[in-house]
Parts: sequence; structure tokens; C-alpha cells
Amino acid sequence: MTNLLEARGVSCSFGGLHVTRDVNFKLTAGDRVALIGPNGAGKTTLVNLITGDIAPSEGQFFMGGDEITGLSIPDRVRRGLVRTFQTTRLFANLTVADNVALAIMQRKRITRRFFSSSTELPEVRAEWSEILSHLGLAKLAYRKVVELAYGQQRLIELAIGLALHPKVLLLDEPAAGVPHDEAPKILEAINRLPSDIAVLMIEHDMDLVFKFARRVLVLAAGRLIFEGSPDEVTADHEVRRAYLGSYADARRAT
Ligand SMILES: Nc1ncnc2c1ncn2[C@@H]1O[C@H](COP(=O)(O)OP(=O)(O)OP(=O)(O)O)[C@@H](O)[C@H]1O
Repeated sequence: MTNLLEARGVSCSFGGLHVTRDVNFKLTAGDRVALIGPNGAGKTTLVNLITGDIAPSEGQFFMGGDEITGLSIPDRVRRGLVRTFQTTRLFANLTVADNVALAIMQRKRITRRFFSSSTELPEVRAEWSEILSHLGLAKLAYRKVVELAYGQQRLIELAIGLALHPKVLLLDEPAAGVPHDEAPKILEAINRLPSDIAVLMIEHDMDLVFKFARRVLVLAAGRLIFEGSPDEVTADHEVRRAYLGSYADARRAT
């Protein structure tokens, strides 16, 4: 099967600090992968390396066989390597539809037309409307982002990610800060993502990891120390020592 994304021997240092050490992994179509590890393990740095926010000191990234290591962030996005926007990057005073429409227009390279509502251009409207319906957010289309609950704002990040037509979608703690009762809605939306894209999620909440991931990558001190199914990961002695600790013991006791 074609690798949608591959990391080969990726390392990154900040001064003398080795934050990413010889990382290798592959993502293929339909992958649902969680990246876990203790605080400071280098998870966000690895995502920043994948997106092109920072450059590796060694190693390469490939998409579908093409090397992308030297490509800019926008070039990677155009190839379908998409990270969800953080809520802080949403336009709070615009509607949900406007926010998603802007991402669609960015992808289609449609320039904003000031004398007509770009959101309502037929080819744009058809798309945002389908994305919002698909994620169960149609009711929110004409609400301003600022009026929404935090959990709903995080769902808009997913909608914007989809508007960029991802082949690989990187989710950085999609449920962080979301009240407990709103968290299932996030998982529900993630479960509705197109089945053929690869999703890599950084997540600390192990319950969410177990509900989402079919494969887990464990990072500790910059190194991938384990890769396996959620059950294999909880059973692994080194992972339990490095990270899971009491969570794994509690889970095995149930
Ligand atoms: N730009 C930078 N310059 C120097 N050090 C950095 C930089 N970015 C990250 N680090 C360091 O790299 C290490 C890994 O940080 P990173 O944020 O990638 O870890 P993380 O696994 O995402 O942690 P958390 O779970 O707490 O978010 C930390 O020690 C951090 O201080």
C-alpha cells in the first residue's frame, strides 16, 4: 500500500538539546494513529517537523514516494498534509460558514470578492454546507465563532481541516480544554472523518486514544520506543514504565 507519509531517520536538535532522535514511521490510507508520550517527549516538535514549521537536522519526509523535506508549509498543505487550525486561529467574529469558506477559498485560490458574500458563491457554499452537515454542525453555520462553546469551536477546527482536502490530517490534542460532557462530540466528529485519509493524533487522554486509535506510536525523550495496537502498548513493560504507569494498571485491573 502507498505510504501517504513517511519519516526516515528524522532528528532535530535545539542547540545541544536532542529533541527528536532518529524517528521512522509510515502512515497509509485509512490509518488512525495516536502519538503519545510524556510531557516534553517531543510530540509537538515532531508534528512541527512534519508540517514544515521547523526543519530537521537529519532525515527526510516523503509523501507518496516524493520527498517533501524541503517544501514550504503551504506546498505541503497543497499536497494534502494538513494540521488542524487551533481555536486561536479561527476568525472569532466571523460565522462558522465564513471560517470554513475561507479555507475552501484558500485551497481553490479564489480571491475574496468584497462586493458579494464570498461564502455564498455556489461552489463554495456547496462545499462548506456538505462539510458542516457531515460533521453534524449544519445548525451552527450562521453562528459567530465567538458565540460558540469551546467544544464547538474545536469542532470547527476539524471542519477547516477537511476544507483543505487532507490526505494526512494531524490533530494536536483535539479534546484538550473541552469540558467532559462535550468530549464525546469531538470523538464522534473524528470518527466521521473520511475513511481513506490518514489521521495522526497527539493525545494525552488515554480513553480517547483507545476509542480512536488502531495503532499507537510512543515517543519518549525524542525516540519512538514502541509501535503497536492500543492493547499491545498497554501491555508493554517499557511503555508502562516510561509513560502509562497507573493508567495501564487500572485498565488491566478492569
Ligand atoms: N524552539 C525550541 N527551542 C528550544 N527547545 C525547544 C523548542 N521547542 C521545544 N523545545 C524543547 O523540546 C522538548 C520537547 O518539547 P515538545 O513540546 O515537542 O514536547 P511534547 O511531547 O509536545 O510535550 P507536551 O506533552 O508537554 O506538549 C522540551 O524540552 C522543549 O522545552
